[in-house]
Amino acid sequence: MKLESKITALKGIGEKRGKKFAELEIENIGDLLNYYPRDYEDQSNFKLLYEADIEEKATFIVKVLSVLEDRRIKRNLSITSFLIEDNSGTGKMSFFNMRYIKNQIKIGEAYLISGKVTKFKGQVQLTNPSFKILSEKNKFGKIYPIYPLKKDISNNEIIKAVEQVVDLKLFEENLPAQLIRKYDLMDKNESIKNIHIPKNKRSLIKARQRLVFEELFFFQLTLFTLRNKDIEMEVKPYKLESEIYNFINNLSFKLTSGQSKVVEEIFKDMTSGKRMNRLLQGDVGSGKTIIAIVAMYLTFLNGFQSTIMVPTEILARQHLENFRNILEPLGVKVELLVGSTSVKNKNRILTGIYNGEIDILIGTHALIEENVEFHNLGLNVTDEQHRFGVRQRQSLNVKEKSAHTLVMTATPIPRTLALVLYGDLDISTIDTMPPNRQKIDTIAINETMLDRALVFIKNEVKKGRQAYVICPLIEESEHFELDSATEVYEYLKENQFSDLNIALLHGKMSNDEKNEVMEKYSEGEIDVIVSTTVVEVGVNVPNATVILIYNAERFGLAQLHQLRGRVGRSSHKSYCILYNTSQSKISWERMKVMTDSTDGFYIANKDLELRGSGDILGVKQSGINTLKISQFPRDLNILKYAQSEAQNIFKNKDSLEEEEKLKLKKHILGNLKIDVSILN
Ligand SMILES: Nc1ncnc2c1ncn2[C@@H]1O[C@H](COP(=O)(O)OP(=O)(O)OP(=O)(O)O)[C@@H](O)[C@H]1O
Repeated sequence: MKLESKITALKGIGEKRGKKFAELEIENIGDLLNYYPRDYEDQSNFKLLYEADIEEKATFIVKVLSVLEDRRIKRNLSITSFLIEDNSGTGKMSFFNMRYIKNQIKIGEAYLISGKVTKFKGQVQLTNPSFKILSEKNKFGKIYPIYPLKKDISNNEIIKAVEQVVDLKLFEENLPAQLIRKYDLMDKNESIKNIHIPKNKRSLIKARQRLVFEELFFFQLTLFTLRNKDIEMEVKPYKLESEIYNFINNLSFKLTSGQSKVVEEIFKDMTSGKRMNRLLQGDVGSGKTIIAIVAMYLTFLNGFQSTIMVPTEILARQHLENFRNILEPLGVKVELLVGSTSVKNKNRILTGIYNGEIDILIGTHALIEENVEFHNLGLNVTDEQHRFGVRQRQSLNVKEKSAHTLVMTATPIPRTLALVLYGDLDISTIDTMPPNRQKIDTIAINETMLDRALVFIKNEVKKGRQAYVICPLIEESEHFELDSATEVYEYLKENQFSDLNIALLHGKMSNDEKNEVMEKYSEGEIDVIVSTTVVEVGVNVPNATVILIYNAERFGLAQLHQLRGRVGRSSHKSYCILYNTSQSKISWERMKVMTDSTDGFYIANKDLELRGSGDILGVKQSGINTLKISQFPRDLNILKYAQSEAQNIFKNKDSLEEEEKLKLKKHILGNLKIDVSILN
């Protein structure tokens, strides 16, 4: 068995199951072992029934003795309860409105149950506890791994697969021996084993520390390497003539001080004779697009082509219109290349790009995937909006090594994290908003206020404004009670919004359908769009003034902030209504962060505190495994060490043994897949 062996080489996994594993991006044994649990259940921490206190949330290992009750109490209420027992005595667990539970819980079996304790006549009672059968007891020490799952694949199935290979010591040590000694790190195979099947708490902590260190160390090393290469790149310095300043002065608005500062930073880079490699951060609606336009016009004036890549076709089309309005009167030829571009048009555009007739190319990923050959590319702007990762960014750059790079992101990232993720870039920040923007009033509501919110939206529409209603995406594994866009759309169309022009927008629609809806919405022919998060990134319809977000608790704060940014893009007063269907305290705390502030940086920091880094970076949404195990701020300290060690190694690379060098090289870009020669 090797890391590269197919997952179907394992017992119990045939072609069909193999496909299910592939949906989790587990294709081979290496993927499986790198598929870390998202959580653990510490079965060593269970209580005895008679030790538990009232109101305490506790876990018990019990045997189910019998069904005590299974009946309807009144019209909308039924109860099913069981007698349970452990070594300390008996208790009762009850479930309301879950009569099917009787078929799931087996009398005589042992279960791990958790819930809040109440007592009746001294006997412990649990209401709607979570429960899991305990047949796997003791197999895993006492700490049981819980994997991120999708429908049709169970935790046990993953455990069974992992068990078959976890002892085979398939990994080679990839960290330099001196670092392992210095920080007393667990060795690679041992940590892989313990991250899946921890011997005890201490070994789990050690395993995690090592894997986090490894991840951050290689990530940093990669960034240093990329950065170093870029800095060395000499290019022809651009000239700054009066034309570019005339252009800026003749715009329909005056740049804010934040925008002007960033423009100067970019001009300085582009005239320096070194390749620009810059990240432009700016809060939602702060006006990043015009910065890109200025940089691209300067590129044009210097006789070069430029491109801007965006995450969605909707956004690409929006840019096309905007760019053409501003730049075509000045003789700049702007074209669009996206997935739905017809073959005939595509050929025409590719030829135009190749022979230099086209000055600016706007596009989606298609730009990267297609073999676009430029006449003389001078600037490559990536409107990242947190959807792209280092991987895509690099694959375009590799093709056009000498082009300046400007990456724009609307996800404000706390500085420490920006350094982790974008250590290969210089950072500019727009810290002002365009004038005359009114604060977006934000409220969080529960179900009882939903009707009033809908009436409010209707009134806005009557005033001539437009609205978004956003619903979360339903991942297969998620709860069925989530409102899906289609259902909400159907419902609103039949009921409250029956006399409005309402349309549905979601990712499964074809590009043409999506474009048509967006176009009509932009032109004001549609009053309300019910949408999944397709509109999250960068959509600019200034007449839209209300956004209602269903299941707001399902979104990360940074994402809610992005969504909220779809309104408040003009001088009309705008509103954001967060419909929170969860009772949990933390979800109301998160809503409070949103209602208290419209400052993206503040929100990003809070998000980080409340949810961890995985979500804020949009890693989940993008599917890019930039960071698999590290979390911030939890691992900031490890980051500090990993960063300084990576720097050390990088600086002293000449003194490394050839073998050590090769080893590092191999791992450095393990998941980035970019072709640069490292450490040479
Ligand atoms: N200095 C300015 N004065 C007035 N309006 C401006 C200014 N800069 C930009 N705008 C306008 O503000 C709106 C938002 O700008 P833009 O779409 O560039 O924001 P953004 O930073 O890209 O936001 P998002 O992150 O949401 O995409 C646009 O309608 C734009 O024309």
